[in-house]
Amino acid sequence: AYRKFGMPLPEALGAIIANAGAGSSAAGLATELSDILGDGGEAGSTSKGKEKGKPKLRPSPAPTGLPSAAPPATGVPKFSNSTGGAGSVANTPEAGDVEYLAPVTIGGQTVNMDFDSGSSDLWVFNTQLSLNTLSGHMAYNPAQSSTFQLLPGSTFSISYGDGSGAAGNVGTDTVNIGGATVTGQAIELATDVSTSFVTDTQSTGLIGLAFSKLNTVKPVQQKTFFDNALATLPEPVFTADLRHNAAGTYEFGAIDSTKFSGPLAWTPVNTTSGFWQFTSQAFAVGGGAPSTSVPGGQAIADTGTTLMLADQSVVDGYYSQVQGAVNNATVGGVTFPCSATLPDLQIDVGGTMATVRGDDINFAPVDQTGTTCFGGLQATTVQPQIYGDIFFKSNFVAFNGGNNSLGVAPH
Ligand SMILES: C[C@@H](SC(=N)N)c1ccc(Cl)cc1
Ligand SMILES: C[C@@H](SC(=N)N)c1ccc(Cl)cc1
Repeated sequence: AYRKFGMPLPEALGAIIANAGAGSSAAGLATELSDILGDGGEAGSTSKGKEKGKPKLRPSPAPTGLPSAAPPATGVPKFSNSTGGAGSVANTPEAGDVEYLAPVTIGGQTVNMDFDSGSSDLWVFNTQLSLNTLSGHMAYNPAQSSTFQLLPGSTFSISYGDGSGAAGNVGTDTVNIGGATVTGQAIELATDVSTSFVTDTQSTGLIGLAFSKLNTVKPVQQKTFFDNALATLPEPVFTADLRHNAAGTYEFGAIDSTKFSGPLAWTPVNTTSGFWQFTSQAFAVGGGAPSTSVPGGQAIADTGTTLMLADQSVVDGYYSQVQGAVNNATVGGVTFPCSATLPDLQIDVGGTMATVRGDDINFAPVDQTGTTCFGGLQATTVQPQIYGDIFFKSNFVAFNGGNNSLGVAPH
């Protein structure tokens, strides 16, 4: 069975952003969005199409006809270790800041991946998938890597709250992210991927950066890249610097203090859930009096989720200060006039109030005229709350795997 994770931006809204010209029926949108924003739909249909046409694969050499089968099982898998120092890569938002991609080099092949601090599997589009599925994507070709080793009998299967998911087999290879290098990293090779990953052609897969206890590989659970790198990084940290419609940075092993202002506010992380989870019990709107009784009072730092999903009390408190804000059942979330001035949101992160700029809470138009806009802050009934990319656009975040803490500062 699939493990339930959540999801990034509602696919339908992403579609509107991506194809501003293409209208989508409000009803259809509502269905899709409410499915996605709810507790997730059915697992996405896997896409095994007929082999048609030549795929436009980039880093791997042009495939000779049908994708090569998974390489033969070879040798005893080595234990993984990290040999490099710190690493730094630029990240780039997809259209509408739907997700943030950065280059990862696997066995000498560089592909763009979605760095996700809300899950713990590293899986890739690869040459086992059908040419139809691969169309438009980069793909990792294990047969072209001299350092790839199959993990015989190992499989993975993961799904995200929006019903998207992936499943396949597993090997190991050397992974280099901007200089930080791990040998023997588990590389999960998808043989099935859901539709929304197929259509997301800029992404070659996910690199999970939550705690390894959430990794789905069986029979032997595997470690994340960060876990494998920890022991030999100069500092046991990685940092996320995400920006609206502009390049940012993911860094491993160092904290670049030129990327944020003021001191980092550190809060302990509760690792029981496997997420980067912290206490978040209060909020204030536009510098007003704080409300200090958010039910559940927990949140996770999640680069893999597009929006900021908070308790209904936070959402109601915030949008009560926005003229024309309505809970728009048609679209499946709170909308407001695009001309509205949005107040800043102050939100508790382990006892320090962090600010999410009002501008960053105006997420995207839902119509072609740009009249009605969809909020970047939306309600979730699940606990913990999910502070996704909307939060990161206003806050630089350091993830400390040495003492399990989070550092947050405005940027
Ligand atoms: C943990 C994230 S999903 C991820 N970042 N892989 C999540 C869980 C549940 C919901 Cl409802 C929305 C987002
Ligand atoms: C739905 C797919 S792709 C997309 N909707 N842009 C996806 C991406 C990232 C995560 Cl963490 C979960 C699901």
